[in-house]
Amino acid sequence: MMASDGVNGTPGCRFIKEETVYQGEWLSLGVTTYQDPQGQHRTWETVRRTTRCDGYKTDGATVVAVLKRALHYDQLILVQQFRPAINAFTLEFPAGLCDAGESVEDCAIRELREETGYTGQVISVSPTTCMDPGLSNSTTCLVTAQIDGDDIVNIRPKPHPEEGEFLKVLYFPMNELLTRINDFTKKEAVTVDSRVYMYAMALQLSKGKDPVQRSPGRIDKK
Ligand SMILES: Nc1nc2c([nH]c(=O)n2[C@H]2C[C@H](O)[C@@H](COP(=O)(O)OP(=O)(O)O)O2)c(=O)[nH]1
Repeated sequence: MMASDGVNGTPGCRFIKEETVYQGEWLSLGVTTYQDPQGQHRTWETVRRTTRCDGYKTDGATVVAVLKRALHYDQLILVQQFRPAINAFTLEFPAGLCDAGESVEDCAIRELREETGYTGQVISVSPTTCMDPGLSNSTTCLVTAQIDGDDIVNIRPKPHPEEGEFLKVLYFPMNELLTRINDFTKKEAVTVDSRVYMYAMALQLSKGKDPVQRSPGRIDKK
């Protein structure tokens, strides 16, 4: 069902117009007017990237890359970086924005190489997924990739970060991902990206274990 379809004879929601309030180099802030299911016009404050390529549904690719080496446990490759918007270091999947004419697969492999130095092989690509739809129209495709760590090209990976990009490549064993991420957050002042944490929780659940870390009711203070 499309967002504009109604249910039980009521009119659905539909986009009416967008007015730009602020246009920056990388982002714009707009006021989106839409029609609610009762037919009433309402507005929403919306952030958009200015970088999305024409005709693309996705802004970029998020790479779930697993390093495979003989006689080693599989490791998930994550990156730690300073994020000015939240004034904190984060733990994230390698990711980046699509260039014009670039496929999501090629974007994933390029970003993985730039941010980590590794050459990976795409295994799967998700549909376009949204990231924070109450805030922005930002979207990504989740691309899983395998890295053959025994291949000569991956022996001494050398990242090629873009200007202004400062990343640290980190390795987490897949077989105890959630525990290791939890331990890492106790030692280092990092904020974990929701996609990463959810992936670790899902892996834990798939092993029949509860993803418990903290007691209910605790409030995270600044
Ligand atoms: N929002 C924002 N993006 C910027 C700025 N400057 C800049 O170069 N960018 C670019 C850099 C990045 O290409 C992108 C930030 O988006 P992200 O989801 O972090 O993608 P990534 O995984 O980092 O590639 O926008 C800026 O001032 N603001």
